[in-house]
Amino acid sequence: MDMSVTFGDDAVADEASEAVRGLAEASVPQALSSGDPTLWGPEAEEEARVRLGWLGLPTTSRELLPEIAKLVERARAENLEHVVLAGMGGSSLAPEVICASSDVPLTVLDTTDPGQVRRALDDRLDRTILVVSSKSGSTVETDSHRRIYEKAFRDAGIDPADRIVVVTDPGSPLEQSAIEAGYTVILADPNVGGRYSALTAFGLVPSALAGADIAALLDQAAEVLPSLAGDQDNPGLELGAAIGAAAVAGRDKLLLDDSLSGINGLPDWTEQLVAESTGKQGKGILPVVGTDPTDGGDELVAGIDTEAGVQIDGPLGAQFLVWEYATAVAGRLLGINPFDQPNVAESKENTARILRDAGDGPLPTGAPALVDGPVEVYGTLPEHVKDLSGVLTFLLEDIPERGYLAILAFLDREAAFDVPVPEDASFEEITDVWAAHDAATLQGLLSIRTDRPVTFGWGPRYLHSTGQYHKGGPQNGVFLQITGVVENDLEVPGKSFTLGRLQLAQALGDLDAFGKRGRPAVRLHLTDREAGVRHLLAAAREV
Ligand SMILES: O=P(O)(O)OC[C@H]1O[C@H](O)[C@H](O)[C@@H](O)[C@@H]1O
Repeated sequence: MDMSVTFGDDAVADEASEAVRGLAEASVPQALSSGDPTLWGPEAEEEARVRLGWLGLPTTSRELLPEIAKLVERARAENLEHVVLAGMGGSSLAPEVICASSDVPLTVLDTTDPGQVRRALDDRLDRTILVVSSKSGSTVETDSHRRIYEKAFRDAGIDPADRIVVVTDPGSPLEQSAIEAGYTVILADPNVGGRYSALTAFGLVPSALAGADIAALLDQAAEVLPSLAGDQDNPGLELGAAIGAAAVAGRDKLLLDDSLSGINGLPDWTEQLVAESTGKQGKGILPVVGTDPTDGGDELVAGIDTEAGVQIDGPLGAQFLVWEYATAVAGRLLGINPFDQPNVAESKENTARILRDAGDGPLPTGAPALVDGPVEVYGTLPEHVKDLSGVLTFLLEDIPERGYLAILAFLDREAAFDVPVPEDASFEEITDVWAAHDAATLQGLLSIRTDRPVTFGWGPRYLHSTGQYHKGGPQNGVFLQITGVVENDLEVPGKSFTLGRLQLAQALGDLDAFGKRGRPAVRLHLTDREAGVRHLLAAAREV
């Protein structure tokens, strides 16, 4: 078998093998692989009963292959080469890594940024096939994307029924409306939660349409499956024991390093799985993606095909299954239910309330505490803070012991790629231009100024991922939100809000949730997006 977990650190190895011993004594591997829902205590049992279907997917998902193949054939015959996926969290993170790793193009819409959605709409609409993926069938972002595309198709004289494919759970409101609209509907396994759904129709349908080899993924997962039932050479057990035991011992920041891996972007998927599964009841494991380890002593480094404290080697299909198994094991060690997300709804409700209360009037942003060039700063600041550089220094200094800073950017995550580059520029020069215009660059700049972890998430995508941890996990986060002016907003047909208004209400809704917990949180609003990002990056360099 080509899936393995190895330890680059003796202390991590010892801790993990002790935890493996305990789990083996309690027959956890056997119980888990046979789908025992009692492993996480009586309170989790009811939910676990309908959330363990992922263990059988290497076999059960095979039944979907003929139906998916037919769909792919039809799309090819009609020359529908631009595959757009509207889906949040578990409904898009797996297809994104599958397609990136297979080097096939997929446009993912997990944003409410009007500019980012407009860019997708303007790209080959006449050859676009839209996959609308939502397990619940009620996620506001995905519902908005469907409405926007339906109108765009109609305006272009295209019948949406020829272009829209829906992936959802049986019985969801989306299934019903999609059938009525005459859309192609593929039903997913209802006994698998969103973040465990990589090998269900949610992961497979868009990836196959984009051109990935999904049968190979199932083969890879099937190959590792038998090893998950035993005490010995069980990579899921070893990984779960390592991350769970480390967290219990206080190393509860999980740094995900895939720098040497041929798999492209697995940490973005793992981040949701680990954060949303474990971050609750004041406990949890904080995944940290895209940055170097700190000297803080509260981290475990996990390397995907890369040397680290714990190294996880293997093909993507097997990685999905092993990480899911490991997360379930870590959940047991932490004493939480790894299948619910009790704090995600709160920000959604805040957003709905903010939109409702504002009616047609402006959203309740309050007045900026200070304005520095193209950046307005909202939040409570100490008297001595007079400019943007001071705001950043204040936030960094405010990170408590064992805490972290989370940067949450409600912006167009592809805007930096639109910046013109000189024709004869080398690849290095091009990536430098992108970095200089990318809000995500802030993570690296602030990381080098603190010995605490700095995470970065795009909003509203993170609301369906690390958002659970930020609100439900240990309350030691400091939050830096970034929003931007909307110049060319998009109507959401049939709704009273525009996409840009929804985006701002989502940011404000989450800010309310941080405020309610007394967490330090500041919102930076870019009144000119491009100049604002550059100004912000310059301020981050000033010390
Ligand atoms: O697939 P959906 O029902 O639209 O849900 C998409 C995502 O949003 C929710 O907020 C959950 O927290 C996520 O676990 C889920 O993956």
